[in-house]
Amino acid sequence: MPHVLPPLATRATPAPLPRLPGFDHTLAWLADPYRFIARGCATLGADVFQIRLLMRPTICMSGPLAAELFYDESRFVRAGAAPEPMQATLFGHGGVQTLDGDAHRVRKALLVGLTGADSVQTLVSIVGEEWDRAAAGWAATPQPVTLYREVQPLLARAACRWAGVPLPEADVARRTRQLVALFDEAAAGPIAHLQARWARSRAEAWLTALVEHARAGRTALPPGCAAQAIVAYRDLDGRPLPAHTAAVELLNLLRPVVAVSVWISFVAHALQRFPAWRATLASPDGENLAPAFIDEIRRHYPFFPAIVARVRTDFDWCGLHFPAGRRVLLDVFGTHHDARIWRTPQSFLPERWLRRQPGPYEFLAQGGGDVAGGHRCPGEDLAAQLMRLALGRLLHMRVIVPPQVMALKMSRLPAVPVDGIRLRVLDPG
Ligand code: HEM
Repeated sequence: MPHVLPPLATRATPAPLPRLPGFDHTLAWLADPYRFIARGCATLGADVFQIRLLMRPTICMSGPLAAELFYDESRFVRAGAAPEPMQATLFGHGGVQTLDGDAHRVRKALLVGLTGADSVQTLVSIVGEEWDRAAAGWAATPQPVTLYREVQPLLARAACRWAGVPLPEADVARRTRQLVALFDEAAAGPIAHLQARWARSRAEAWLTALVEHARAGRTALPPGCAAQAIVAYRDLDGRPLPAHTAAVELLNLLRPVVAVSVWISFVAHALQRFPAWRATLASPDGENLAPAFIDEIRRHYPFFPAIVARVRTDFDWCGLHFPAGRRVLLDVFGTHHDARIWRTPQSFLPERWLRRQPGPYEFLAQGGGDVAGGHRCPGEDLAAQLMRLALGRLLHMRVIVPPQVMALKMSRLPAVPVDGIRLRVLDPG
């Protein structure tokens, strides 16, 4: 049953947004970031309500109707939307996430062009090589390895090779730490957050220098690579990107490839938790069912809790008033567990994807709506294909799974399994 209030036409004057009791909700949100909005919706009986986050009034919204509204760019903008701690770590300044209108569309075309089908194939084959090299090393050690941590350097190496960013072996550990900190430490407490800020400044300095050296002819980039395309790209005003902005966009490609480690840890978790699915996927029909298994992981498991925007100008919707400038959070995890869209939403059921494909505002793992025209992630196919590669490798690996905590820590962002999936690899397959 929808929670939304009656449409505007049935209300003489718009109502104020329902509010959760309390002065500031930041600590409550941090304690349970994935379920906070859905719980608020249940408490208030509404899909839209207001809280105070980091001392600022913030609208929370959940469900497909809210998502469709959220992706209406005549109503919402991204400039100035992200909270400062998020901008200073996950996004950086001047990147595509913070642009609107034509400036966004032109910049987005660059990133969509760099993540097309050929590019996906190239990255998947590089990751395959790096995985096999790393897996031989895992099998050679008698100790269990932590999968979440082990795949990060291999993804960082692969992302840099793919994007044409030179990464000497001696720098792999340091650059991996920096890329991981941007998505793994930004919300992990004050010290980790400071480390994530520092990591961004170091990573941006590294890539800014690369852009400057490439432009000055001191570093030759492989022709046709993503780094070269970003260095040569001209923005809406016909000018090249400032070197720092080019570095932020390069990070927008490198960081999320390494972040696929989160989903790879969930692939391993799901194979462990749902052994019947392991058997099915290893059967001759398994290849055909892999996409449904991957999509269900992207729905069921927690990665991004919410997506952020800001109200462009005052408007009323369903009898509620949205004031200009107000920050808005769209609930990703809650929408994926909304019983109005997903039957038995708490259950892990890959077969649901064989019956029905969700609409563009029902499945928000990498954003909703349209890729080219909106802010939806351009890396959806990349991420899914890398998960598929990892699934294939994990199915063929002979491992012992030592006793460990398999539970997800739902107060952590991202909520990876507590022990990071420890495996004693006997044969890499
Ligand atoms: C690890 C898996 C990934 C997840 C969970 C993920 C998730 C997301 C989400 C939730 C958004 C925001 C959508 C919005 O603001 O409406 C986004 C945007 C974006 N993603 Fe991904 N993504 C992933 C992988 C990738 C990959 C592999 C790439 C490219 C190599 C990528 C590049 C981007 C870029 C450039 C944006 C900004 C798009 C824009 O603002 O127009 N992502 N992603």
